[in-house]
Amino acid sequence: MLQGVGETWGCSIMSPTAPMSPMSPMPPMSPPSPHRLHSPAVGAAPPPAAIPCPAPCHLRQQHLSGRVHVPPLQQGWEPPATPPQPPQGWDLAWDEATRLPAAGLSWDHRVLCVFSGTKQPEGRGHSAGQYGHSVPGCQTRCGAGGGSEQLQHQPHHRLPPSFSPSPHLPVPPSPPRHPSLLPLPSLHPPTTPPPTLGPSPNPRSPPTHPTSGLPSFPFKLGGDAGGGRHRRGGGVAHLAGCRAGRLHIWAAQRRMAPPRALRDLTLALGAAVVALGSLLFIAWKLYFRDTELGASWDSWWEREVKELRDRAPPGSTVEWKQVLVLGLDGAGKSSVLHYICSQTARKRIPPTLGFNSAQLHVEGLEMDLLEVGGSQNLRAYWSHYLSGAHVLVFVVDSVDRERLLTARQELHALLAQEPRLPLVVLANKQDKSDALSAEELREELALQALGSQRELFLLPTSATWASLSTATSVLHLRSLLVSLLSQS
Ligand SMILES: Nc1nc2c(ncn2[C@@H]2O[C@H](COP(=O)(O)OP(=O)(O)OP(=O)(O)O)[C@@H](O)[C@H]2O)c(=O)[nH]1
Ligand SMILES: [Mg+2]
Repeated sequence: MLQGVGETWGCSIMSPTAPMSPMSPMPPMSPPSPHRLHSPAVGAAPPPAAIPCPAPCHLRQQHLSGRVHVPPLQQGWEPPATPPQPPQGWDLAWDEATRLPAAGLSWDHRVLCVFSGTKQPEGRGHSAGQYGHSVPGCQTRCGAGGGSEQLQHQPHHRLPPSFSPSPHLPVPPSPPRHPSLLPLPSLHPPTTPPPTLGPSPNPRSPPTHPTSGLPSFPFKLGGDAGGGRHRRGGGVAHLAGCRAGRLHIWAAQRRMAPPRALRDLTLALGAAVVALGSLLFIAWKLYFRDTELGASWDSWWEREVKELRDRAPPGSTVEWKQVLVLGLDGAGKSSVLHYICSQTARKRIPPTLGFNSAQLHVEGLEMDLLEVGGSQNLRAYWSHYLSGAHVLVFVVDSVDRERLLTARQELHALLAQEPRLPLVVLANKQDKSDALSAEELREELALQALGSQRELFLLPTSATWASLSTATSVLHLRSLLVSLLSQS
């Protein structure tokens, strides 16, 4: 009569003899003594003769042959009508098998636990280990994946020597085999695998189980095969075997591969996504090609220059006048130039790391506008461009009070070299509420101290869209420059 040994994780394993709990601690081992293993009375072959067991062990022949039937098997898969019979030879019950390493014996004898499972109930997940038993030599557990509720726990078998582990896992060095367990006498691979679950003829395919023909898959030691790819299929792991720290799972192929219709649908969806992405990218490129977002700063300047040159009258002999645009970084030099040239404002302009230049043809006058970046390391170059300039435009951030002194010092140092150079100071960012007025900036920058020999102008400006038609429009600068350069 079968004896219930435990209700663990929805799985009952019945044992005809002693209770066995998957997680029960190992019983204490006796001191070393000679031991004999006895073959179980399974199959026709008589048990082999007593094999001396020099290692200390208390192995006792024991069979697990319980059955627990819960829901029916999942559609499309039927368990074999007759479960694989345990081979003749040495059959070790699982609890005995787990003691092999502890007893000093070798795990080189592959011990299999045979499970067949069925659909996993919704929301139930059980790791392979939960169904199996701790195998000290394997550092993991063998068991059925997929959280099967129906388990047919067959007696454990040793695999024949022809059993090959999965090639995907590194082969650990084989522990020394105990002569008492060699050779494995009577388990032979089947000649014909089941038609629906036949092994792959591909030599690179994972090995298949000799009796069921099911493919084997590498299994992460200590991992949860049931919770992984096997869970959805439900009860997919039919055989699990350990060999010297290796664990393989034989699973029905049909449960591993998605249905064909689903695969086709996935492919079609993937192709549609790729096509849609390409179309969106092309549309994005086309849309932003002619806008400021899509054009780099350099290409913008090139476009501006080209337009200006095209607009210049053919054969024009007008002399080019150079306007030098300087000021601390962030003051708005590039914004002003952009505004003057295109009469549009940009919200974001990258800092000028070298210089920018633009040519402007206004009212028969050719202007060469040159901006040198205002960061500290570039200010040393400012003076090099002074000698060729006809007008100096110095842009000041009217909000940046903290650096007004720096701006004043830089400006005065520059103009000390060129006492007659016309100067236009732009009190920029006048659109901001906390901006200093032009009068306040005149004081702060000490413009009155710059001498009376030069022409000096102070313009409140704002290089924003909103200021396009206001009194602070940068466009006033353009008119002023035309006036100044026309005179010189
Ligand atoms: N509100 C406001 N922001 C401005 C104005 N002018 C420029 N800005 C902003 O100030 C920031 C700096 O402007 P830039 O034109 O790059 O300053 P820059 O003087 O060229 O700076 P560097 O190239 O680093 O020397 C940018 O974010 C501009 O959008 C303005 O009149 N009003
Ligand atoms: Mg700039």
